[in-house]
Amino acid sequence: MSNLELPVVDLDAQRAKVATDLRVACERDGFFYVSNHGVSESLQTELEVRARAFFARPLEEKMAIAMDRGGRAWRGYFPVGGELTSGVPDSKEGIYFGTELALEDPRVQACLPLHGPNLFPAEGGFREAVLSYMRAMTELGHRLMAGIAESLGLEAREVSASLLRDPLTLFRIFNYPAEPAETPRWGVGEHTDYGLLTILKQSDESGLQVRTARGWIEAPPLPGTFLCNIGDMLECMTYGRYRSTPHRVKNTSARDRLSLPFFFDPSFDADVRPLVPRASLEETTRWDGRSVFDFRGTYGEYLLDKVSKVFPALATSQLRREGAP
Ligand SMILES: O=C(O)CCC(=O)C(=O)O
Ligand SMILES: [Fe+2]
Repeated sequence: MSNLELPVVDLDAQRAKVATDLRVACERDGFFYVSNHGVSESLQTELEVRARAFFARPLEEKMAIAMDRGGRAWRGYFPVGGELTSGVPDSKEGIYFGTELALEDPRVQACLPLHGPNLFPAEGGFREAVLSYMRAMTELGHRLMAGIAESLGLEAREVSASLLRDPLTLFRIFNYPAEPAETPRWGVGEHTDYGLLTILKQSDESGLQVRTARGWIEAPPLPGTFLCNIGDMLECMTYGRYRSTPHRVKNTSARDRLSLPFFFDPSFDADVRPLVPRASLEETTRWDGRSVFDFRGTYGEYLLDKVSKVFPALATSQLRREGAP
């Protein structure tokens, strides 16, 4: 494996250059860094400091906001081993956040899964930091998708109208405990992301690995940037021109590794379909043996199917639409 094989896209460059750089990056590995993204460094540091303090607390305290208290909004804390990204327990703990919706919101009243209020750590300031970060990242998500639309020769308006009327935004903070290199466990097993774009902040500890046509490479943190990758819905929307790239995590550093992925996804009710002609690329077998082109339906349907597999115990009890919010 070698370092820094992935490109950096400067978002302050001329619009046409940004679009070209995005196209090259998306066609090649589907993973790229972005610089000059405009998201406050001090806000990122604040979140990291607060998150490290939260994860250092005793388990009983963290379980005060456990996911099974979040109901079908799918929010809150899960302990190490609580998530099964690729069928086996991940060696990580984390907190799930999403768009903050009041119980009176019509979507919450309609018992829509994954919609509702967050469960924030009690410590003052956590809530405000998470919500400001999500606002900044949502803006960045729209900006990147406008560049990606241009990179495909599409109007940004067309992509917005089709997929981004009310983007589903999910934000997670993960802590991967330091583990010996020889451990057979993965922080996260090999998988692809489900939505459009994932925009990731990592702490100083490396651990993320990306499967490229040239083999597995590392995607270490690069100061002042975020790491972006393509999700299944962008692959579907581009008819395979841009592919969702498999990746996995193993923290082999001596310190706990924090990662803060922000998922910028289609609207829950978006009918996801290709917006460009079929790519000439041969369709290759994906890591999970499925093709995203087989899927037709709303993004919400796709996501719920995936989520029920990574949290099987919660899925049966909480993903039903019936009942009070
Ligand atoms: O922790 C990371 O660096 C990546 C996490 C990840 O792949 C995911 O949450 O989908
Ligand atoms: Fe991922």
